[in-house]
Order: sequence, then C-alpha cells, then structure tokens
Amino acid sequence: MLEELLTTLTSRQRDAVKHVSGPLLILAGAGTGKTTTITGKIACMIKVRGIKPEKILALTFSREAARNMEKKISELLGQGTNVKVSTFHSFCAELIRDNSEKCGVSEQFTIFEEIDTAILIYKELGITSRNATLYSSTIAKAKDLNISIDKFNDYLKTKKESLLIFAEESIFEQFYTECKINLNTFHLKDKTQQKTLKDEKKKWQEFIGLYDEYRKYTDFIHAWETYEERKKTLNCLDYGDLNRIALDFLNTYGTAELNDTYTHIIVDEFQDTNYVQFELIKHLTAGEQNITVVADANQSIYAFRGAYSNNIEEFKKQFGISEKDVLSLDTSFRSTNKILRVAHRLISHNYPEDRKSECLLLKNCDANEGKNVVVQETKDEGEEARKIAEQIESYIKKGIPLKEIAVLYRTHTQGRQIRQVLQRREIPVLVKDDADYLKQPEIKTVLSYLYVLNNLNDPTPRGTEAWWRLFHYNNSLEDSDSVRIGEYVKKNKISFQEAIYHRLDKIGLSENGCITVKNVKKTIMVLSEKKVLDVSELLLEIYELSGIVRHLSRLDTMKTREAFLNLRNLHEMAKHFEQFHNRELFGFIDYLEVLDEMGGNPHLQGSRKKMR
Ligand SMILES: Nc1ncnc2c1ncn2[C@@H]1O[C@H](COP(=O)(O)OP(=O)(O)OP(=O)(O)O)[C@@H](O)[C@H]1O
Repeated sequence: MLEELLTTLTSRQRDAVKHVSGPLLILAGAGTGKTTTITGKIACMIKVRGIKPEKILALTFSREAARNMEKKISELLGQGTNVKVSTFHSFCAELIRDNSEKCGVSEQFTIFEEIDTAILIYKELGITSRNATLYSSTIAKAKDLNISIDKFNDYLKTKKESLLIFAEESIFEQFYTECKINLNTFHLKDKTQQKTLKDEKKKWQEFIGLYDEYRKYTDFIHAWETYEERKKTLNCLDYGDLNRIALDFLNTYGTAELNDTYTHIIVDEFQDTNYVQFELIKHLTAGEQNITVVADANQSIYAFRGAYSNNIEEFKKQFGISEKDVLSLDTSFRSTNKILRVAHRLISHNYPEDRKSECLLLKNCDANEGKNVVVQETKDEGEEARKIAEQIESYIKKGIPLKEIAVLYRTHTQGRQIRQVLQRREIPVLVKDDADYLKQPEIKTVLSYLYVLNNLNDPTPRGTEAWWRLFHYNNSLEDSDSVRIGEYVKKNKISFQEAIYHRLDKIGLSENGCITVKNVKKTIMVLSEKKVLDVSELLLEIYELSGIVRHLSRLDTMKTREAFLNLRNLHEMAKHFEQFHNRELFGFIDYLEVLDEMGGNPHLQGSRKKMR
C-alpha cells in the first residue's frame, strides 16, 4: 500500500514525505492532499526510516481528523500502529492526568465544554442565555490567548481610576443616575443655561460612557470568577484550562521526559493553533526540532476564537525556517481550475493589500478547466430559495441523481428557507447540518413533550406551539379538527390548554379528533408521573410512549436511520447534562435554551466531549 502511494505522489508531496529531520512547513490548500501527504510521511518514517512508531506524535484539532489519520496510517502500514495521534486537548488532558499531583488537580477531573460554561453562568447568575453565551465564549477566547482574570481586573482598575476623577466610588451609581437625568432634561433648559452647562454636559456624557463600560467589565469578571469557583467544586477543567495547565506543568517541571518520548512531531491544521498551543509546540520540540506542520492560511477558520493570527510567520521565526524548509502543495485533486480561480479571488479579499501575494492559487491536477461558475444575483432570500429550487428541478429533469446535488448555505435561516421551498415542491431533502440538530422534526417533537411536561399550562406562544406539535406531528389530528380548536380558542379568548382540558365537548371535534385529544392527554398524564425520573430516563419514556420509536421502526430509510441517530444523540446530551448540572427537567430546558443560543450544535459539543 505504501509503495503504491509513493509512486502516485507529486514531486512536492514526495519531498514532504522524505523530509524527516528538522522543521518543515507545508503550506497547502484544500484538497491538495494534506492528509495523504502527512499520513504517507508517517508511514514512511516508520517503514523506510525505521523510526519507532511510539516516538511519533501527530496532533490534530478534531477527533474526527485524528481518527481519519490513524485509519489511513494503519491502511498504509497494513497493520495497527502505535503512533500517538491525538487532539491537542486530549493530549493535554492525558499529560495532566499522568501528572495530576504536580499539576495540582485531582486525577478524576472531567472536561467542561463551552456549553457547560454557558449553562453554569446562566444558572448561577440568572442572566439571559444570550449574555451567558457571550460570557462563555469571551472566557474561552481569553484563555486561548492566555489572558487571565487578573489582567481583566487590572484593566478594571484603570477604568475605576478614570471614574474617580468624576466622583467617589460610593456614589458612582447615584452620580450615574444624576448624569442620565441631567442629559435627558438638558433640552428643557433655556439657551443661556444650555450654554453655561456645555462643559458639564460633556462631563456627564463621559461619565456615562465610562461607567457603562466599567459595569460591563465588572459583571463579566464577576461571572468569570463565579464560574471558576463552581468549576473547581465540580472538579472540572475546560479546554482553556487543559492547555494552560499542561503548559504550566512543562514550564515548571521541564520537557526532558516528553522530549525523550516523542522525537518526531506532526501538527495538522497548524493555522488554527492558539497562543498557548503554540507555546506547547515549542516545548514539545525543545529536544529535537523534528517538526512538520501543515497549514492552510486560507482556512484560518478559528481566527475568531483566538487563533494566533501570525502563527505561520512565528513558526518560521521560531524554527529558523529557510525557503527550502517550506513546501507549497498547490495542486488540487478536487476542484476544476475555474472553481479554484473564483475561490482564490474571493479568499484574497481576506488578506491585507500588502500580503495578497501570500494567498495561494491552486491548480487542478489534470489542468481541467471545468465549467464556468455561475453567479446569480437575487433580490432577496425568498427569490434566492426559489431560484435554487428551479435549478435543482432542471438538474432532475436532465437525469442528474438527487444524491449528486448539494446546496451549501451560510446561515441556518437561509438553510431553513431553502429547505421549505424544496419541500413545498416535493423535492426530497437530506439535511447534513449538524448545527440544525435541534430543529429536526423528531427532536422538535420530543422537545415539545419536554416543554409540555415542564409546564402544562405555559401560556406563552412556545407553550402553545409545543401542544400543537404533539397533535400534528406525532398524533396526526385532522386539519379540520385543528381548525375547530384554533377557532374556538380565538373566539373564546382562552388558552389552548383550557380548550382541550376543560371545554373539549364544546369544541365540536369529530369523533376521531376527540379520541386523539384524549389519547394525547392520557400520554401526557402517564409521562407526568415519570417527571421524577432523571431527564435522560424521562426521554427514553417519551421515545416509547409517544410512539415515535414505533413509528420510525416501521421504515428503514436513510431518513429514519438519521432520526434514530438524532434521538440517540439527544439522549447522550441529556446524560452529559446530568453529569454536570442537575437532573431535573426544568434545568434541561434551560440547557437547551442556552444550547440553541450557541448555535445548537450538540454533535460538536458531544464529539468534543469524547476527545478525552
Ligand atoms: N498525488 C495524488 N494523486 C492522486 N490523487 C491524490 C494525490 N494526493 C491526494 N490525492 C487525492 O485527493 C483527494 C484529497 O486528498 P486529501 O484528503 O489528502 O486532501 P486534504 O488536503 O487533506 O483535503 P481537505 O481539504 O479535505 O483537508 C483524495 O481523494 C486523495 O486520494
């Protein structure tokens, strides 16, 4: 397998594979064979150069990338391997567990994900889910950049000093209110007064601005401190802690042992390393500098999460990289030249004017020009979704199989709109969008049960929507009966729950309608008695008693298989929730709210969790 691979590699890929000693920077675009090259390189190091597999450490950013790399190396070697392929976080977690005493943590710590941070802050401080999410991402970003609470406190001190010029600390709040009143009533004063108070007005405005900022930081620091305290009592570490504690450990106890264990280091997606991770890499290579990093500057997708913006340049500096130690993989095995040129033109906008030349232009491996990329402008999202549907219909007419047609979108709202139009035109859709997980029909139905069980009489639109969903998506109430309930509710100005619980005989439902409503109420009653269960167990009861599982088991299609997977993931998520938070239903509902605010990506959260 390896021999076969070596004959197919391009000369640059081969150079990368052969470069075993010393530092190497591989700059590579998407689809240029990064994984093929580094896995080939690792296999070659073992089979041709005789390097012991356990001396090689390959670091990735996702569990999936690690798994994929491990699989490819095994395939090339025709056997399992002892190469250490790990995500940064799990590598750090292992290092900390092995040295827990020296790191000052208990060996049994569990790993906190960003959703856990947000939910903890949300619960402890009783703030909005939006703010809790904002705080948790700011904390994570600060940790990635190695900015401590102390630094925030120092900053706060300087803010306070500026405020003290205006008033004593004890009257900040009072002075703030006075300034606000003065400003709001300024226009009521006559012209002469306004003129004499001109300087005062400036002072009020300045104080208000400063104090708003001061309060914002105070609240944030308080949230962060509360979070750290609670996290400690729960014996948890978040991703930022893992990087930092591992780094502190290596700073204090040295790297000799680690350098002895791993002599060859490979880092995938190097452009995503944050400041602390880059420092870790320096430690890992303190002995021998046999390091290969693969970076795609065009794909700096984590830049917003504290990726070290100049890490490629820093790498060159740190390891004294000369031109011969930089290899550019610019042959794409995936896209045609026309696509590559359009992509390049777009991506080059991300580069500042004086660095545009660094934006790598890829070329197709067979010089395949391909078809033109068509850019179509539409007046709004509605027209956009319609045009997409029409285009797909024309492909279907030409006989292109559905599984060869894909729609990519940037926001979930766009995705939903496109999906609705496609479904209306009866074009089957398979959603490959992890982040839209909570919006999948089977999950929405189960969540509706949870909402209803949590508060049977919730008068808010969400409460009513949940009830409707139970009847429509799960228990197929006839449309005519739905209309009757809807009209009755509207006419009598009562809640949906009031209508079905206390006035059922007055609504005029069909016989079947009455039976459906009674059945749903009965299911809810049975499930209500199970509310004492842990939420993960309650979920299993809902799966069973709602008939969802029975319904899905009748068909074995890709869609039902995905639905089962979604249900399983929801159950796993509930278990994860129970591990750190409480086991009660209302807590889980809060958790879901925060999760939704974070983009609702339990798949991602889940996969991160399993990186341990
Ligand atoms: N020298 C080569 N000759 C032919 N095909 C190749 C060569 N190198 C890579 N490929 C093929 O190109 C495709 C992309 O390769 P690979 O997954 O290694 O790229 P990548 O850069 O890691 O991709 P991604 O952009 O997804 O990270 C694969 O199908 C791989 O088999």
